[in-house]
Amino acid sequence: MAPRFFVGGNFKMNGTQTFLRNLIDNLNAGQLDENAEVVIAPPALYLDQCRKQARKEIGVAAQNAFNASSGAYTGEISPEQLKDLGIEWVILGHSERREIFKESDEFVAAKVAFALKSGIKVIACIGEKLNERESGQTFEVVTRQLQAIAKEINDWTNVVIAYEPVWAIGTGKVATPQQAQEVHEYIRKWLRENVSEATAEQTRIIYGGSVNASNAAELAKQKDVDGFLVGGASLKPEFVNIVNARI
Ligand SMILES: O=C(CO)COP(=O)(O)O
Repeated sequence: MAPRFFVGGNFKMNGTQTFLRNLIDNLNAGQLDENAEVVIAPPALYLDQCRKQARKEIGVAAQNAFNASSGAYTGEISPEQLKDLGIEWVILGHSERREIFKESDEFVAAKVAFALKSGIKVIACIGEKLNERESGQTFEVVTRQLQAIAKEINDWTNVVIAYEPVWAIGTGKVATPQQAQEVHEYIRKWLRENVSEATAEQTRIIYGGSVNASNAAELAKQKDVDGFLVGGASLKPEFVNIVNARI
């Protein structure tokens, strides 16, 4: 069975109480494809507000979580605390965390393993930078990032892999459907050869980077594109159209 289409909205460090209330009112009122799993990721401060307001079919994700349940980790939040608020998901390894906050492959992998062990599902982000693509290292980079995670976990059931080429994030320069398909196909093959056939078949591999209502349908037609992780456009009414890209 084909895995369920998945659309995440990564709000990044955007929004206020009022802005998010309006955004979620719009989502709650929207006709969302019942075959799509929708997960929104507001800033940590607003997780509680958004979880309480969003329809229960809409999942809520944190944008990060540390690999300890509690303790002296100023500024961090834990998977246990997410569970306490009824939050089901966390985004880990986003390129902005890797780049700006210097998160290593190993640190990301440790956080993925800890979140899963704590009962939080993970959207694990991977992807190459522009210079890496231009020098033909795309597969090498995603392999390295996947390998780090595979070293720490065996069971990928609660993992969604987000392929987000860094050059496409927030740039308006979306990967072509062929470019996305090529890397998604590679990731699935890697899972088949390095984890298992079942994991390769069942794991959602979603695309992120300048997805909008105009390009989503073509991307969604690709065989190995199982959904999206949307940044900028998830803050706009067009997010509903992206959720409905397959209908
Ligand atoms: O980083 C992203 C989602 O995590 C993509 O951001 P944009 O959709 O704004 O390019």
